[in-house]
Amino acid sequence: MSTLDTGAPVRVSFRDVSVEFPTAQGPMRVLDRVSLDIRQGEFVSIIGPSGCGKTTLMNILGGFVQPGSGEVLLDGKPVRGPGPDRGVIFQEYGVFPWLTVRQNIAFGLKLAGNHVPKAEHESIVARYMGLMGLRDFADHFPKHLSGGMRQRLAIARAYAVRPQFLLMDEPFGALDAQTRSAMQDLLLEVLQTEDKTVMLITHSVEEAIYLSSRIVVVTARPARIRTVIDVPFGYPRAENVHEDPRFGELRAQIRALVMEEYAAQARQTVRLSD
Ligand SMILES: Nc1ncnc2c1ncn2[C@@H]1O[C@H](COP(=O)(O)OP(=O)(O)OP(=O)(O)O)[C@@H](O)[C@H]1O
Repeated sequence: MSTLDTGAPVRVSFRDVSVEFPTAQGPMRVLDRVSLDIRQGEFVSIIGPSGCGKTTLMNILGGFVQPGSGEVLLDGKPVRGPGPDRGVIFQEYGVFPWLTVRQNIAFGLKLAGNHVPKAEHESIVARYMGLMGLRDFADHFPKHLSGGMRQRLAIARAYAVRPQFLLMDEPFGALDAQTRSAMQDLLLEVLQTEDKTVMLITHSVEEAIYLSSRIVVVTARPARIRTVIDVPFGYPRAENVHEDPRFGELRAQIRALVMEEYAAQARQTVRLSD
């Protein structure tokens, strides 16, 4: 099991986690004996082929899926279900269509119970609407927003609660390149001021390197840990790490690993359809 020993306490522990889902062809194994520790303040990215089991891994930590065997511990206790300590940003816009921008962000705060004092709700909502460029749309409903704005709203809602853990599944995938880069920088900024532990699923090797302290490359389905890579850059992190020669080397190394796993998954798919 790889853990970057920062001396910080281990907050999340995947222990020998396996999951199978029933299918018409019988049980399909999606995760295979995954073990991973995540320490306080770490930013861990998960990268691997499409459909290999990454979201399932995150859903177990989110408390939405139970492992078939093994366990996931949060501060030493098995995860039993979702909770306000874990802010989740899904691939698809997780916003309520019947609530306005302002109400969507405020709703997350209400859900968080007493965790965020009521007197602070209004200023928190205003702050995150501002950060996400949504202030002029405060009273708009999601259907009147562009796809990118809806995703920014989902991100605002998750950040506003200030969860200890951020679980992000391709949060920036649907955004245009400029907005994506702005959202990456904003995330780094939020993390500088609020001590969080982050698990990010991404298909972008650059994004993983730019943001993470560790990158977990997972195999073709069933997802197993192929390798864990320590990112050699500290925080605060600035745009110019993209020009560091180590950035290019890491990118080439990770791309090669991910491509191998895509190829393995493609061979599996061909076998399945024989
Ligand atoms: N609740 C479920 N019931 C049955 N099958 C499921 C369920 N959830 C996921 N799967 C299947 O498990 C496999 C892995 O899905 P998962 O979403 O974890 O992959 P992923 O790596 O996140 O994919 P992507 O990168 O495309 O988002 C897929 O074949 C998916 O169809």
